Amino acid sequence: MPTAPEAAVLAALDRVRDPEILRPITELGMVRAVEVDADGRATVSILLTIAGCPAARRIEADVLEAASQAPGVSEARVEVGVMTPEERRDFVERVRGDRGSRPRQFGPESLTRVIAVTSGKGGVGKSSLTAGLAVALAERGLAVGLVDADVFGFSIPGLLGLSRDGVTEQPTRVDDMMLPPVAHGVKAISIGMLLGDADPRTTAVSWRGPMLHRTIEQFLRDVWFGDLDVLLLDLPPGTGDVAITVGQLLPQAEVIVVTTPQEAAADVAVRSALVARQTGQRVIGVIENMAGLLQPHGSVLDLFGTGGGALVAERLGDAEHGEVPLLGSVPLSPVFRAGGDTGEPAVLRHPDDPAAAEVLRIAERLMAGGRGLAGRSLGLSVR
Ligand SMILES: Nc1ncnc2c1ncn2[C@@H]1O[C@H](COP(=O)(O)OP(=O)(O)OP(=O)(O)O)[C@@H](O)[C@H]1O
Repeated sequence: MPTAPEAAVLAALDRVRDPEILRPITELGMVRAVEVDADGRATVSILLTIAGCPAARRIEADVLEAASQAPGVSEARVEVGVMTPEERRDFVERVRGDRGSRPRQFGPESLTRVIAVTSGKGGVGKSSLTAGLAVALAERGLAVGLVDADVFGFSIPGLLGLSRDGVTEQPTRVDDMMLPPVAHGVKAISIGMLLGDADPRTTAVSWRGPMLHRTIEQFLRDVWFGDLDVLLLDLPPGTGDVAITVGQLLPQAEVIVVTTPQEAAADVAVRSALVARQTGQRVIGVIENMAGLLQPHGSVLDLFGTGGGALVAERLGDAEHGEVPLLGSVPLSPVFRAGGDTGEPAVLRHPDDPAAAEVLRIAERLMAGGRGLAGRSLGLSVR
């Protein structure tokens, strides 16, 4: 039987969450023992999945803080050990449930809303918007995952601050399970995290279709996201292999099309939406990016023209599929761009910036209008 101070420490540890799994460490079998001596000196032994796991320091610091503040504790010490193979198997089972009985992640029975973001042309800001929307939704309390399916042009790690100076955070591997790094509340996975020690700034991925297919499949199967409200996918531009793979693996996915205001970009954007439709996905809206840049003296410079977003929305709406709304028009903004460069998304740091504000508005709109989100326990996921 634990003494009263030991029970108090255990209760405090219930509030320490694994930063990758976002569940209490006490639930995950990560607390081996808690002892508090007669003078109130606490010793907490914790178990990590692997030695030097990326989250180790954070867990240790959080445990120390929680134990130190428990009633009846005068000082605290943390001992860190590593799980045995059996303990690790038990851990994996606790995290994702029994393999035989667990439903396929994001399968038809999953309650997670899946939104794929696509574009016709490259460089229209699809990845910047996807990252911004993911962070905005997470900030509003949703459990959000982000798959960077743009295998050749991966940029999500940089946009979320998970890649700095050529070093990219990697998922923690526990047996055959990968735990995605978390940034700004978003669980993210990208091919850029699986290049080992290679510098993503100078490493190119040149794979053929089957390899791309397997990679996306692996992201959806082996990367453990836990219960998500929303999974966003940043698709490569165009109508290639990955778009078709995503259509096959996630037929329930909803699709958002990103375009610039330029007519030439709009034509290609329509084509990528039509491919999504052919694979059974539903196009839920269009976002126009790189719209008019507000000048210091108050006028607006329409660098890429106007009207592309509305044009794409109009062309995609028809009697069979109904109206496809223009979800928003995000202006060009140096602040928004800089937030992506530094990995500090403008939606968090500069929510009043016109581009960030529009992305936040679009996120609200997505939360309000979602097919799958209606009637669900939104915002209740503990983060
Ligand atoms: N609203 C905006 N204002 C200013 N710069 C922007 C805006 N949106 C995106 N950018 C910048 O434009 C460039 C391209 O954006 P991004 O990489 O997000 O595009 P993309 O469509 O995902 O490209 P690709 O699919 O080809 O990788 C980046 O440098 C980004 O910072």
